[in-house]
Amino acid sequence: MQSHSTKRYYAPASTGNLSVGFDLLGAAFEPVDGSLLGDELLILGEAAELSLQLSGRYVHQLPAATEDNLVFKAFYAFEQALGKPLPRLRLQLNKQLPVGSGLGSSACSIVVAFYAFNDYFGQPFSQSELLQLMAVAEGGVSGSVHYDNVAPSYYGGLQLMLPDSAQICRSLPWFEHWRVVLCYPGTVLSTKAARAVLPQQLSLTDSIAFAGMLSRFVSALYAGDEQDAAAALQDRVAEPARQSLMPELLPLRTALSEQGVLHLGISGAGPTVFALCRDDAQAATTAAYLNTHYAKNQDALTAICRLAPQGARALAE
Ligand SMILES: Nc1ncnc2c1ncn2[C@@H]1O[C@H](COP(=O)(O)OP(=O)(O)O)[C@@H](O)[C@H]1O
Ligand SMILES: N[C@@H](CCOP(=O)(O)O)C(=O)O
Repeated sequence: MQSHSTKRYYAPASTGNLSVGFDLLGAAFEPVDGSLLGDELLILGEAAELSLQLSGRYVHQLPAATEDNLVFKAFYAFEQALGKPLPRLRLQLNKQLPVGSGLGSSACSIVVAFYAFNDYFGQPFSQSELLQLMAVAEGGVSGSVHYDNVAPSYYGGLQLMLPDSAQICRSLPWFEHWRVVLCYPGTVLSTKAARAVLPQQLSLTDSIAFAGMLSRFVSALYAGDEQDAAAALQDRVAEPARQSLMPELLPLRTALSEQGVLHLGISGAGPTVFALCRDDAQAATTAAYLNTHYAKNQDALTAICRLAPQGARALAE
C-alpha cells in the first residue's frame, strides 16, 4: 500500500544505436496503447537503513542480492557525488523491462533512480551533471561509458550524442507516423558479452561508411526525406560482429523486407529486434509476425511503439 508521502518516478525503454549510430544514437519508445514500457521507482519514505523492495514482470531476472541492484548502487554514487551523507530511503523498484535484453534495461533503472534522487533531494545536480553520473553508472555495467541508452531514457525522443560538447547530446527530428515494433524473444544476452565480440579497430573504408551513413540519416531526418532516412539505417560497426549471436536476424529481415517493412535492426546489443514500420497497420502485422517467429518463451515481449517524447519523470502519486 502506498503512503501519502510516496513518490513515484518512471523512465522509458530505449533502443541504443538504432543500427546506424553505434554508441552515438538512441531513442526512447512508448507503446501506442498508452501503457508504460519502462521501470518505475517508488520512494516510500525515509528510514534508518537504505532498503529496496522488488516487484514487476521481470523481477525474477534481477540479481538476488539487493546490494547488487543498480538502484542501490545509484544511491551511493549519488551520495558520493554530492559529497555529504543523505537520509536513507525506503525504495521499491517495479522492474518492467527485461534484463540483458537490448531495451536499455540497466540504463532505465539507473536513469529512474538518479532522476528520483535528484528530484527528492531538491535538484542538487544540473541535467548534464546528472546525465554524466548516469552514464558512468551504465559504464560500470557494460564495461565502457556510452550515453545512447541513458540520454534518451532521461530526455526522451531521439538523441544524438555530441562527443566533446558540453551539451552531451541533442534531440533529432523524427517522422511522427513511424511506428517501431520491439520484440524481445525472452532470452538473455548481456551487453558486456555483446561488446566483447566487437572489433577493436575499424578499417578506413568502414570508418568512412559509418560516418557517412550516420550523416546521411541525420541529414535525411532534417530534410524530411523518409525513404532516405530508412535506407540509411545500416550498421557498419556492431552488426557484422554480432550476427553470430543473433542468427535469426538476417532471415527475419529478409522476410519483413518482403512485406514492405522499412527496416529491421538489433535494438541495443540485442537480442531484442526493432522493426521500423510506416504506419499502424504495418506495425500490427509486423508485431504478429515477430511474435510468431521470434518470441521464444513466456518472458518474451512484443510492443508496438512510437517515439516517446518525454523521458524520465515523476508520476502522479
Ligand atoms: N535494476 C536493474 N536493472 C537491470 N539490470 C540490473 C539491475 N540491477 C542489477 N542489474 C544487473 O546489471 C546487468 C545488466 O545487464 P545488461 O546486459 O547491461 O542489461 P541491458 O542490456 O538490458 O541493459 C545484469 O548483470 C543485471 O543483473
Ligand atoms: N551502444 C550499446 C547499446 C547497448 O544497449 P543495451 O540495451 O543492450 O544495453 C551497444 O551496442 O553495446
